[in-house]
Amino acid sequence: MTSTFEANAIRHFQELLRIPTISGSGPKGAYDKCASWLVDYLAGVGLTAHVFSPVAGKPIVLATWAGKDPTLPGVLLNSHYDVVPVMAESWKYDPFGAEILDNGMIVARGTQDMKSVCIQYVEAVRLLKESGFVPARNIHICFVPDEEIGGVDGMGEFLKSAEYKAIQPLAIALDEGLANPTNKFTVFYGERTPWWIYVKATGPTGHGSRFIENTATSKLIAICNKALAFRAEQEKALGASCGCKHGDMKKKKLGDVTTINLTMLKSGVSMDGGASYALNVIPTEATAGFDIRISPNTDLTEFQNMLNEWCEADGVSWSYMVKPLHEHHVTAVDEATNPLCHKFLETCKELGMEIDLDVFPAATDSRFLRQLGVPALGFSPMNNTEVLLHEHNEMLHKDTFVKGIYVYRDIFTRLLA
Ligand SMILES: CSCC[C@H](NC=O)C(=O)O
Ligand SMILES: [Zn+2]
Ligand SMILES: [Zn+2]
Repeated sequence: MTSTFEANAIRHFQELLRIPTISGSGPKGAYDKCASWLVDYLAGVGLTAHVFSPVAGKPIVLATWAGKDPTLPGVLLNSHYDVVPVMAESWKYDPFGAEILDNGMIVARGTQDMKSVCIQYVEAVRLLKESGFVPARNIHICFVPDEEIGGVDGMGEFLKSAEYKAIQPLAIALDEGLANPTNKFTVFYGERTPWWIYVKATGPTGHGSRFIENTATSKLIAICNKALAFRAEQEKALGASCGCKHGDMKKKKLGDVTTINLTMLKSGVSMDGGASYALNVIPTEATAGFDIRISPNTDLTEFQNMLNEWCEADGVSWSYMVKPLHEHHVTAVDEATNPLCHKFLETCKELGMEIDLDVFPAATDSRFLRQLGVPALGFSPMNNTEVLLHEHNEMLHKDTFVKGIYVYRDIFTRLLA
């Protein structure tokens, strides 16, 4: 039986899902609409939100629930409110309709990534407030845009703001995680470092019927082949024993290996305004783009040296598409270093939740926080749930969504007492 509280929480979730906050600024002012919806929503639980836009049209929403001792390091509950685009023709349902299917699934872009968490934080606070609970320390709830396109104008700007300075110091930040298809929940203590790079090769032109030496495309293909060989090696390592003290019990997961994927290839001498190519002319330039995710187990300088070696031929160079991080930043979860992170995991255990402690395979806003030394854990309370983020027909069961609220409530009750 769904209680009134649960029905209202689901309704709020649907309302948020119906705002099409596709990254960038969203269609037709969706970001602004979302920010004002969040302000009203937070007001409904007695929290006064502050909205500020370091970059025009990209509002950040921040609210604080004052703790008993505001001088103690605070807690940041972060979520991004933007979502990735949809290919609507491939969806069986309206991606921004938030329809509830007969089997209880709520379907919409953002159900898993991560509007569920946006609502679950606030509903957990609602329950705690209604029960008379007052947290020991300040709890800051923050909603940021643009995570899906790198976070520079969202979390990046937030961390430079006076508003962020005003909430220092922080004992722990929580941000998104991933669904776990088993009965376990996953907590992420780090993530792979993303490097997006272009490799550009140049070479001579000539007639397409001859054996021209050192062409741009042949040089580029040689590098692509090296990248594919490296990729195959890493894929082989995936699922192998990680060689640690856990022996075969702990197999390498995606976060423990490095992936490199060729996601762009460009060359050719175009004609007719780009409609076709002169296939009998050797192009003088060829470019490839790679999405690389470097595991904390891989040394970044060594990796960079490998890229330099791959690209040592004349006329070949590589560059970053986005300014990268040159150091891995992971959050220690031992009691001495980060007591609240340790307590978070202990609390989960006490609540009977089985936890996988992993490295997040992609990138989240947590990397910016960790870079500044803020202990951050990635956690989205969705177990027994297929991972559907960024996919067509992204969905989440309404019962899983509601259970997640109680999971946060129970964790916060113990963590923040
Ligand atoms: C390099 S920033 C990209 C951020 C994005 N985050 C979630 O999917 C990702 O591709 O991992
Ligand atoms: Zn996300
Ligand atoms: Zn995402």
